[in-house]
Amino acid sequence: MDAVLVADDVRRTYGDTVALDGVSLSVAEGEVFGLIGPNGAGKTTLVRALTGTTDADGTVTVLGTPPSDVDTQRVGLLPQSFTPPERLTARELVAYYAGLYEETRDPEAVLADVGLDGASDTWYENLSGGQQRRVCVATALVNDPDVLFLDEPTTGIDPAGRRALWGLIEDLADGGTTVFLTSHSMDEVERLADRVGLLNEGSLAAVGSPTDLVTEYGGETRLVVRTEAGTDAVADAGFVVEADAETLTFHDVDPRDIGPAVEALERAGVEYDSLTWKQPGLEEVYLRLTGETFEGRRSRAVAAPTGGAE
Ligand SMILES: Nc1ncnc2c1ncn2[C@@H]1O[C@H](COP(=O)(O)OP(=O)(O)OP(=O)(O)O)[C@@H](O)[C@H]1O
Repeated sequence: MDAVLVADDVRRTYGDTVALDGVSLSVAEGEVFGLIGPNGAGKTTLVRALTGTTDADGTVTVLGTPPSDVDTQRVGLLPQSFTPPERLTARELVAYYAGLYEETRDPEAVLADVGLDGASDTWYENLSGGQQRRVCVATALVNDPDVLFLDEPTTGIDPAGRRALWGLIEDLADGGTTVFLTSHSMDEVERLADRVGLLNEGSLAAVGSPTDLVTEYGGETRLVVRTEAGTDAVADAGFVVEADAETLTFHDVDPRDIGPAVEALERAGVEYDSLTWKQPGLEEVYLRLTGETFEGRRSRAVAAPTGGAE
């Protein structure tokens, strides 16, 4: 399948700040590519380089041409910060952006797609933050683009609205639209993206399908038990167990090990408030590769393994 987006060794600095430090990637037609990374990692700068809204060194092609030459009819962009005129209704705003293109979808239909058909006549300034963001999404869709850049599209949108937008993005991708999405929501990226790129300090630290990234970098499954019991109680259970003041963590527990772990707790008479089996996801990949931590508490003791649980 042809590459719709190609970046080759893209670099961008702002004074002493290196925003992009040699990024190369390629996105195929109909693919949803999710870009994640900490604040300041360079995500918006990469979107801007790919859309030709900032200069950058290196090579970028969109639909086979440099961004400055691409047919704007074929590209949709929802920037991270977007402040449209406020004294227009939702319908007028979408119609206004439709006026920039030769061929457009019916603004009313696009507003219905983003769940705003009941608010078409409301002034933008009187819409809630989440509704405003949906109008902005609608303006990016009005030209029925072949390539859609969405920079944090669901920020501020409530859970039901987010799911509705996810369904819309999936439908667009199913219809052949190539989507380049940045997000801080690991749920969103895990659900939507065929491939994910993790950008850290201007460089891609990893690229792959969510499943492959989780397998490679996600780490182990764990059973977390809320209890004040120490590791001594389960020292002979055959698990690597770590404890702090409030939890016992059984490491590397696959689903068929949950029963034996619980039986070991029962045998030892351990009283506990809750048991949670945790499977790694994209969030663990993100935290691991960016060097951030999600368990600030220090462990108190580690019980020695005594062999596998049978
Ligand atoms: N116009 C600009 N002038 C100066 N510095 C900039 C400019 N745009 C971005 N930067 C800097 O480049 C770096 C990357 O910024 P960028 O906005 O691309 O990050 P990001 O990953 O999108 O962050 P966030 O998740 O917070 O949106 C940051 O250090 C930022 O301060």
